[in-house]
Amino acid sequence: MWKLARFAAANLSRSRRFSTAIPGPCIVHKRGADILHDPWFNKDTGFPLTERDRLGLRGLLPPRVISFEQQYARFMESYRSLEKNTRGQPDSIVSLAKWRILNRLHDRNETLYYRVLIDNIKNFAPIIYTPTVGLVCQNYSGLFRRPRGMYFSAKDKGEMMSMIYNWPAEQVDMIVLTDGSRILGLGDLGVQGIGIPIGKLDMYVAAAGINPQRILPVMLDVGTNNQKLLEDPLYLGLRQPRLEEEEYLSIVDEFMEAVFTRWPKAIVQFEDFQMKWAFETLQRYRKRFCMFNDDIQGTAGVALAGLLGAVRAQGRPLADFVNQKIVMVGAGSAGLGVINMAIQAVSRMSGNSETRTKNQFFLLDKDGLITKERKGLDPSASPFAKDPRDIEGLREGASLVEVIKKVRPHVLLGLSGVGGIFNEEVLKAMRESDSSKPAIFAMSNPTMNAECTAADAFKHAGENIVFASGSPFENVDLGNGKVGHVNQANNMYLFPGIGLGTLLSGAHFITDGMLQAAAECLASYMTDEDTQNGILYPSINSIRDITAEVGAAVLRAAVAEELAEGHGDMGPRELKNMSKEETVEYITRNMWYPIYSPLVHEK
Ligand SMILES: NC(=O)C1=CN([C@@H]2O[C@H](COP(=O)(O)OP(=O)(O)OC[C@H]3O[C@@H](n4cnc5c(N)ncnc54)[C@H](O)[C@@H]3O)[C@@H](O)[C@H]2O)C=CC1
Ligand SMILES: CC(=O)C(=O)O
Ligand SMILES: [Mg+2]
Repeated sequence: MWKLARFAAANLSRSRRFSTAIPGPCIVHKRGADILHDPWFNKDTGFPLTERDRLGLRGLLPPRVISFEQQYARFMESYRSLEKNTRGQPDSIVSLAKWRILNRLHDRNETLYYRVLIDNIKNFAPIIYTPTVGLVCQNYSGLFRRPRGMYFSAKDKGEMMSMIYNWPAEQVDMIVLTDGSRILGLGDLGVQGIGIPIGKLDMYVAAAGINPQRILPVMLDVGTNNQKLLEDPLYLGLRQPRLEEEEYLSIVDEFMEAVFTRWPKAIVQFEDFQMKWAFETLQRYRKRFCMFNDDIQGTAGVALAGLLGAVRAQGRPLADFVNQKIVMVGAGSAGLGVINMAIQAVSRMSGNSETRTKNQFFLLDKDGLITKERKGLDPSASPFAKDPRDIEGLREGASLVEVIKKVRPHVLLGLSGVGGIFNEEVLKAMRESDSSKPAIFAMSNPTMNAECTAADAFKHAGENIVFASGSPFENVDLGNGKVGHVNQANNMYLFPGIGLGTLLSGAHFITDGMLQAAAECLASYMTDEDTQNGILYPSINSIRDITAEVGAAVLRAAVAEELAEGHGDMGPRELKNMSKEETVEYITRNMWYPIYSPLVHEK
């Protein structure tokens, strides 16, 4: 049952301070210039003189020692100069310049990079994550300077078990894996899709405090069907069409076996796989390995939390969710994940079977409304296809406008990857919605692929809508001092907590119960006052607090399902005996925070 016991702890946790205590020493197996060239350990001019002596660095740096705070201030100053110097230039040029300066810092000094990222997450998330990461992927082969993460290709078949030992870290906690076949709404970008695992894992460090020495972005390069890339002389991936069928699966199988042989406690997040492989691999691995699919499962939880918020925004009790009519545009991995989880929630709340519950959901894809008359319908979409007898006045393939005019939905949700399909006519049709505050979620990424802009949504659908988008937009000035609030409905609110909660529970699988707990937690995070003002998700500035709450909810669900085997010194019994607040505290305590650790050399 959905509970909205608003965490009294939420406000408390928002002011929680993250541990900035002096960290324990960090063992390093290198000396001298090798340390300066290793971003995990490098402190640049921040090495104290004693450490310079101990590590053979004396003479390799200018004599003055600069504090971490001074280094931070100096970076921020150069960032601000860059902003000033690029003012007036096209957005893409400015964004890429910002990405470059951040990436250069990352490649030099990870501690400073992550500190800058965490402290300025609202400004920097749009650079290292959506939307700029999309542009970076599109231009990756030209932007490439230093490798990040690992690359396994179709040519490595039979070698992966040994290759995995080439990664320099002894322990890896979190892996984000892509095959580059559906990068955001940008399609098949082949090997260039590596930018997405990198961006997602940066969010893991920033939001969940996963130690950056224990993350691993992975590209599984099985070829590409993107003709432009295949013809590009600078393209860095395999120049061959994508592997299919058994050949494809045997590569993924081999990778999964290799990873879990070396790091049995790692968690693998599947990201931006084209739909057929997204569902197939989830089915294939979820009961064998500790893994989840972010686009199917993470997105579903975030969207559901937003949909429940939209009910509260109307001043209605949560139980009214069972009466909301929802039009879902996009029947891919994300759209189907959302519709599936939403139907399960309605069914739980109403006590009705999922079959009865489905009546209020309308699913469209590129060919319009999906009904049982659809030829060649994908089996994953067929449970949500309408029976033509239940949709009087509508037909197979009906257009979005026709569906909206007939259904007068409470919610219009886009996960189509097609920019601008919520056009003026569609948005104006939402004015006739049966809801006092219709919800419009344009969740596709990056910004140019959003189904509509925030400004257009408020302009055409009316000022009383609640609005959310997958990539950030500025709030909209509605005149008369009124502001149209823009929410960011992005799986970044959940995946870090799903990963961290699972890791610290020691569970070997990620169950529906754990994912549901994550979604419920996010849904209950906002106050009634917030939701009634159209604010459905917390500010990204509090992402560590949210992640701690979500992580605790996931961990407690793992305990309840008797899957939690403990982590480090914390055994299953201790986890079981923890109160909710103690669990949040435990999660928070285990978040890595960037400060310079004293380095101790060991051979
Ligand atoms: N905000 C968030 O957290 C997330 C957003 N997304 C975004 O969702 C989008 C879709 O992702 P997937 O479902 O994985 O892609 P997908 O390729 O599996 O599915 C796309 C679906 O959209 C449909 N479609 C295409 N053109 C259409 C049109 N003109 N009208 C109606 N439907 C149309 C297709 O038929 C297909 O069913 C991407 O842009 C992605 O960035 C995905 C995951 C999370
Ligand atoms: C946010 C995300 O996972 C996507 O757009 O695919
Ligand atoms: Mg994704």
